[in-house]
Amino acid sequence: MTTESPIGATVLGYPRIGRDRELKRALEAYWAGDEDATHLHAVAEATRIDALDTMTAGGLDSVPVNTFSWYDHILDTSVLVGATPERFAAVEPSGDLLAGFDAATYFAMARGVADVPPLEMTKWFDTNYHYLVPEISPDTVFALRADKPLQEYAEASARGVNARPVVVGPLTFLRLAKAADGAPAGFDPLDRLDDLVGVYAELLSVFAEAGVEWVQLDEPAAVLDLDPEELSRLQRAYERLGAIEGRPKLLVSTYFADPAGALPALAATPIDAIGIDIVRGTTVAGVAGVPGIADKTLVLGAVDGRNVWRTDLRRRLGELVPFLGAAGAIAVGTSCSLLHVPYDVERETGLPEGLRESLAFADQKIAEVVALQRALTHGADAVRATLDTSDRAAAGRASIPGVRDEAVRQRLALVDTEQRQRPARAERATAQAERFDLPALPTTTIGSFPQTAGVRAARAQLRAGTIGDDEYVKRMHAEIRRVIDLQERVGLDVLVHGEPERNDMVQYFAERLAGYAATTFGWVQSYGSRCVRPPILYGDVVRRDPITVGWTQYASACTTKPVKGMLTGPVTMLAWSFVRDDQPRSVTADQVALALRDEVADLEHAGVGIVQVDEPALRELLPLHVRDRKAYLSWAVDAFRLATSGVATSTQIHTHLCYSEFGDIVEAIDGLDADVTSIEAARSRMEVLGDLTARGFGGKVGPGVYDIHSPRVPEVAEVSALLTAALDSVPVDGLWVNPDCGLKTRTYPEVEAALTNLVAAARRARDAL
Ligand SMILES: CN1c2c(nc(N)[nH]c2=O)NC[C@@H]1CNc1ccc(C(=O)N[C@@H](CCC(=O)N[C@@H](CCC(=O)N[C@@H](CCC(=O)O)C(=O)O)C(=O)O)C(=O)O)cc1
Ligand SMILES: N[C@@H](CCS)C(=O)O
Ligand SMILES: [Zn+2]
Repeated sequence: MTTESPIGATVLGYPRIGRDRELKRALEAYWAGDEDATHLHAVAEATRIDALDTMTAGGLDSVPVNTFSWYDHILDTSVLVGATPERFAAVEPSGDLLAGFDAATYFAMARGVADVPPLEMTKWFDTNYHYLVPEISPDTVFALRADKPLQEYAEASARGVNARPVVVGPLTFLRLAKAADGAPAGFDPLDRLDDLVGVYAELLSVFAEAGVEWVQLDEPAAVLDLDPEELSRLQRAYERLGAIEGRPKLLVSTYFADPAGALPALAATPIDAIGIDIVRGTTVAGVAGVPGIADKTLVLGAVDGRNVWRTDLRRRLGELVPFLGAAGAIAVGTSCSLLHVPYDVERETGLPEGLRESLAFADQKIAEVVALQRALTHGADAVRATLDTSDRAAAGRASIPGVRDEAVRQRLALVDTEQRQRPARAERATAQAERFDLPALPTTTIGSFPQTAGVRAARAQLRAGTIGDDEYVKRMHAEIRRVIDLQERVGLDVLVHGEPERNDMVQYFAERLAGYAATTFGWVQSYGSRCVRPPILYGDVVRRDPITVGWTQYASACTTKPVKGMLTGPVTMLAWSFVRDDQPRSVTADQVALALRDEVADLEHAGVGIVQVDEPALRELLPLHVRDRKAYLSWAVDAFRLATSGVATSTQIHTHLCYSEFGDIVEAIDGLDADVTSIEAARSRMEVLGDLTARGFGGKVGPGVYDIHSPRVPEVAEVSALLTAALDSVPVDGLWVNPDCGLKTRTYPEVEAALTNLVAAARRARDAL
């Protein structure tokens, strides 16, 4: 056994959108036809070179490559293995090549073109990153197309970088894939694992010829609760890959949870190294004694790739040392790719006093990994100054102003179950029916209307100081009036103000709550060219003033129809932020809930009778291991109820959920006890309704009947068909009619046409009752 590691300090991946979102801008300019492929390539190359230079200068021993993407790394894997669905053959090639693959086809798979819908997009495990779902059928002809990883490897090697190509592993690729339309019933993409492994075998040989020493195959799916058949498939796959003559060394990296179930399967194969996420709970006790592990290098994911808190290096070092005796060798890495965190905290000079010193973004995490590796190899004294600085930061965190607010703590301590409880649903339904004179099948939207260039420019000008508050408010009011006029014109029943004043549905609230800090440059890729700037929830959360009341009141004054207030729920406020890790999330969620409860009360006092509290991330935070789910859903539901239960019986609470796959959380959806739940359903053709009704869901429901992810305007007949399908599962007095989600990414002409058709379909359905 040796403590010398053949990998050394490393990270599993690095951000790729550009420090100032250069790649985002280049992509959008290319799509708009404002720039050609040469420009896109130049920006992409600069982004990759910056990553290589930063990681090398930071002192990593092994540097990941092929972690760049023009859109998404799962899409890249579909291209790598030749899993391009047939329908994309109809796309007119552009002649522009992305590592040998036609750019038009690649971007059509990501975004669709007329008559050729894109691949479906969904959340990457329990993160806020979205990937494009591979489509696999029994007939998919896998064929290797290794240009991209080879080019990125060559690019790095030419700069003298010790590069390690990273590729999504075959189990994860197929576990995340869906059966292509037309595949026989019962077909599981994993049935194709043997065929796919053939392509990976070829890939390893190609890498070997290119001189690659180490390859990283990412298998986050190995942390899921795999059944025995899946585990044996995993083992067979890596036995086969491990047996390839002359192959590069193989690191199979697992992350996002403890891979306890899969560890024996992986350790039994001839792979060289296994990555485990010790931030998410793998302990030495879970590793020691696993047969085969003593021959492996363990790459310990010791620096959190999902959150932005500085690592307490001395404490973490203490956790790492025992692993030295458990494996053949150990190396230090990040818990997952750094894709999920921003680039560099040093640029954030506007953070509250003392906070920056407690944070580490991607560049700082590289230094942390290097320090831990040195300490393990040469002893703690070799990095004494770094450990001392880390000790001071760890000790200082509790004294950052705002970390504790005794008033909110006392208020929370006094919360009792009654504050999470409303009168019976039926009683509320009667009171609300009397209060709101709504037709059967009421129509509404989910909140946001198109975020126009004008609206964003106004916000940018306000930030730059070229316009003042009054002018900004004037422009937002004009936008709200436009949205109200549009809704009246198309004949919707419950209106919204359109959310023009919100840069983002989480960041906007975070910027107005004590305990949260906003970054200036902290962008993180959400999907393709779209980014978010997750706020940092570092302290006790307090709402000092009303946040949304003025905008909602303005909208209400523009119409005689009811206007629905619009808030982001406590779970989503946590899910899409970087959240403090010094107390249970349940406590933090309840603090946010109290702030929202006050906002709901203020809306109510201002005469707003309908309030929607969005929880699109309720499903996203569901723990990957089934055994952890009950506890999570319990605090998540409790927090929502704390936010929404302080209202009168006649006040109608709506909630909104998106991102399908609701099967696992229907009980929790019922437990939210909202009066009306709008839910994504258009793409899955109302599938969710069966699940809800089968479990006796008690509230009214608005299954989305307009897929807002697509620029397509649905015909009246299409919406009518979805309504008919919905009425099969939901009683007529329990059904609302609405789009799948907010309209912020669409354009006004699309929205007006689609909503006109949606209202027409609702009216037809009413007439037929
Ligand atoms: C519903 N979704 C959300 C998720 N997470 C969130 N935190 N928020 C969400 O809404 N996760 C799941 C999904 C993901 N969906 C999306 C959809 C769209 C975007 C998106 O469009 N992002 C924008 C950035 C949004 C934003 O902050 N806008 C700012 C403007 C910031 C900016 O770019 N300013 C310019 C200057 C102004 C200009 O001229 O435009 C600059 O700084 O250069 C605002 O409106 O003020 C994006 O552009 O990517 C994300 C996730
Ligand atoms: N109210 C938000 C919810 C998005 S999930 C919107 O309409 O954009
Ligand atoms: Zn939504």
